[in-house]
Amino acid sequence: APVPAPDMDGVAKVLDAALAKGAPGAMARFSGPEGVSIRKAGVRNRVTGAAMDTRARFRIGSVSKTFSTVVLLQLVDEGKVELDAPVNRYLPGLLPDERITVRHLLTHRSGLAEYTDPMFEKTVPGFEAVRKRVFTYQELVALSLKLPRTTEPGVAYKYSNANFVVVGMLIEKITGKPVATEYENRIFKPLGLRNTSYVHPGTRISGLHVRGYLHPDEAGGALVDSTEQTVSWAQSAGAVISNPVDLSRFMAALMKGRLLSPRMMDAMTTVTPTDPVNGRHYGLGLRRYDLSCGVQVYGHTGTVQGFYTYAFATRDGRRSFAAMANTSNKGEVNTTLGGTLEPAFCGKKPA
Ligand SMILES: CC1(C)S[C@@H]2[C@H](NC(=O)CCCC[C@H](NC(=O)C[NH3+])C(=O)[O-])C(=O)N2[C@H]1C(=O)[O-]
Repeated sequence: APVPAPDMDGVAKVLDAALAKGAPGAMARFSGPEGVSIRKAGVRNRVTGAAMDTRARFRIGSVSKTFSTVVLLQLVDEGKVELDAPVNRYLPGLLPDERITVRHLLTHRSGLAEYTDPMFEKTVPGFEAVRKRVFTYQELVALSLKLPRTTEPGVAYKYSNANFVVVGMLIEKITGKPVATEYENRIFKPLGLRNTSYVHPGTRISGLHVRGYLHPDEAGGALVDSTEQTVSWAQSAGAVISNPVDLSRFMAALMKGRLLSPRMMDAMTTVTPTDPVNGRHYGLGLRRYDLSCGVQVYGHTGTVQGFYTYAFATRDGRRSFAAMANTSNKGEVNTTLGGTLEPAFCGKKPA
């Protein structure tokens, strides 16, 4: 079927709508057979007024989960870990249920509770309490295990950062190296992602970057500059830094089979519905959105203090797209920003 050209004017309208709902700035970058096109709006820095810039780096939040999944599935490809083996085979005694498997972690079907719910119940105090903290993986798992499990293993999808904290522990146990090294050697370097890094527990975003602004819970409250933080509360579940070029390059390379075997790509893109009304699904550390024009896009979303991110590509990797708004705790901005996927991948709506 003919590939619709992206409707970047439609994308621009959505970015403007995101600003109207409270984002200081937003940007989007599409890469496809017709080449690259970008749109940007507002500012990357509210103090200097510096304009949004698609070369600028930012925190990608849970898009990090797809990076962690790629590393772990490479280890599966190398025969070093089995998807359907109990996690406790590799991390003896870690989890209180021997039935929880590696695959359950990657599909958010382990039942491990979401420790960030209580952690960030009060948005700004919760953030300020952890923004400089350095957690061990074990401390984060312990926070989850203090809460009731959310499902019997494998029975239901219940999103939890804890799953990808344990994925980070698996990567470090199996390789004997920090996740930072594995990201660098297995993804960042081979793909030439010069604007992507994992600097935990460092708090800064080096080079040209976007500043992120967190909305307080109190309506009309002043935005909080949340740019500097360790993101130690998430680590392998959310602490990667990147920019639109690199996100597009990563998602396109992944979909083109440059990082995993066909067998692992099949496993990763085998999805179950999470929100059927909106055509949303989850595979292994990967979302699939079914768009109104019939196009299915694969990728991930991210929410970290001060930043909303969407990073998706078509299954053949020929079209890829990244969008970001530099605010958070503002659901209507996130929902609005998600509206860029339709014009980007379905093109102009018929008049
Ligand atoms: C499933 C999500 C949405 S939440 C999960 C992860 N982000 C977090 O767990 C951070 C949650 C608190 C963020 C904070 N919110 C509050 O403090 C609210 N009291 C804000 O908006 O900055 C990520 O990223 N994922 C998103 C994803 O996968 O798209």
